[in-house]
Amino acid sequence: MRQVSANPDWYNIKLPMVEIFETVEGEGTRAGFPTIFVRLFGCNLRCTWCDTKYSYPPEEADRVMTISQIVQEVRKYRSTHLCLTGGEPLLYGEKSAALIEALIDIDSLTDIHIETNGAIDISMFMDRISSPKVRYIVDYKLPDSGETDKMVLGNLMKLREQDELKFVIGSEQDFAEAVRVLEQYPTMALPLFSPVWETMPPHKLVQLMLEHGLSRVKLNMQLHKIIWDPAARGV
Ligand SMILES: Nc1nc2[nH]cc(C(=O)O)c2c(=O)[nH]1
Ligand code: SF4
Ligand SMILES: [Mg+2]
Repeated sequence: MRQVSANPDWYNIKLPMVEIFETVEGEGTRAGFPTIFVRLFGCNLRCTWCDTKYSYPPEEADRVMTISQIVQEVRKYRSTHLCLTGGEPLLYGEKSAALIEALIDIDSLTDIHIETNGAIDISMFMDRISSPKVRYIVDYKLPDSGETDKMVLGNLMKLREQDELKFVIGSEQDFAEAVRVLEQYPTMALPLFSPVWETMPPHKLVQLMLEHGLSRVKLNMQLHKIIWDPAARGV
């Protein structure tokens, strides 16, 4: 008798989770599109202005889920965009890659974008995962974050046209550093400048962009902080 094929390898891999929810994407080129968010627990950075401190210790993961359970949960929603975020969603190496592969297999999803913090080398993921559905949004942490020394500069030249390179800008010093990084490390990705909600009024960031003639850079406002309370979770 023929053996019934077993579950795929990734079926029982477990990951610590914060939340899975559906809302509109608040950032980047897909801002405004209905999007499913999968937020993993854990981060290797501690940015001063972090707005998701509930995604790493001393907070605890909401629950541990198998990739199979995550896929089941994602399938309940109708959005075709998915944002894999955290915390740091690539923190778990092979396990993170297996999750991405399982998400790629969901036919209804047309775009899977991964919000990664710039402190993880994305080479392994890029080499292993070739689906055109997958896009990387790499944060480049500037001095105000307190984590700029952890940036993996090699990531910048690996990014492709469909990827995004996000700079969260808290001060004029951060702005100057972002401009310097873009000059020194040419990238194919779309550069996004995002103001730190508390310390950089958006009009000031726009003024700086225009003064410096940054015609390739796109202003990135966090729509979800305008639509909902900036401290709200799951939106
Ligand atoms: N609406 C909405 N858009 C987002 N884009 C990136 C987010 C994140 O937390 O990574 C986020 C988020 O938390 N909410
Ligand atoms: S990388 Fe993201 S989740 Fe981690 S500390 Fe920085 S802002 Fe917070
Ligand atoms: Mg957020």
